[in-house]
Amino acid sequence: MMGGFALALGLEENHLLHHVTKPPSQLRLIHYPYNPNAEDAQGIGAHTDYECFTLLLPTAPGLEVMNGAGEWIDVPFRDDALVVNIGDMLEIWSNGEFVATSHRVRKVKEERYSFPLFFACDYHTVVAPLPELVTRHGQAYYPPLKAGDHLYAQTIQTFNYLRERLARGEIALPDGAREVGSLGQHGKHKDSPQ
Ligand SMILES: O=C(O)CCC(=O)C(=O)O
Ligand SMILES: [Fe+2]
Repeated sequence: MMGGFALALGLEENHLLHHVTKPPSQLRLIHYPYNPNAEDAQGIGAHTDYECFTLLLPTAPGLEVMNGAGEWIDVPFRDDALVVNIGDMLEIWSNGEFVATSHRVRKVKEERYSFPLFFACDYHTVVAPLPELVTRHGQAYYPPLKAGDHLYAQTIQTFNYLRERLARGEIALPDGAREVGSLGQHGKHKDSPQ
């Protein structure tokens, strides 16, 4: 898949794979318990995944993505397909040609499991818009970031127990950390009404 993304950007197939030798990729197993009172309330709030891309296997509907017009739309549920979400690293490498997939999960009445595989690049990779794309676009739209620092910075700004530790000064954001919600379609449509 990394080869396919590189080819789609007009690059040589192995271009991005050089940065994938020992990636801290994670497979997460998520259980959304049965909730008979759930209506259309939000489950997991709007976010983009922090890595290169995510392969997702859900067992029931509930996933929504934001389209280019800033509208939330349902991802059609199929039990014979994986969902592929673009992650932050591909948005930055591609200088915005790929936009990280903003997504969220509705609270649904049926029990739901979901298995995302967050496909990362190497921890120490400095991710910056690729020179070929900066030349093509005439400028870089994103400052560089360190892949591992980005995962750490986004994680400690997302999970409540870590946000509390951050607020108490027990842990700190790495230099150059991006605020959460600055990438993806919801980053672009931040100021428009939902
Ligand atoms: O449950 C899902 O379908 C998505 C979960 C998700 O977006 C995440 O864990 O990052
Ligand atoms: Fe996600």
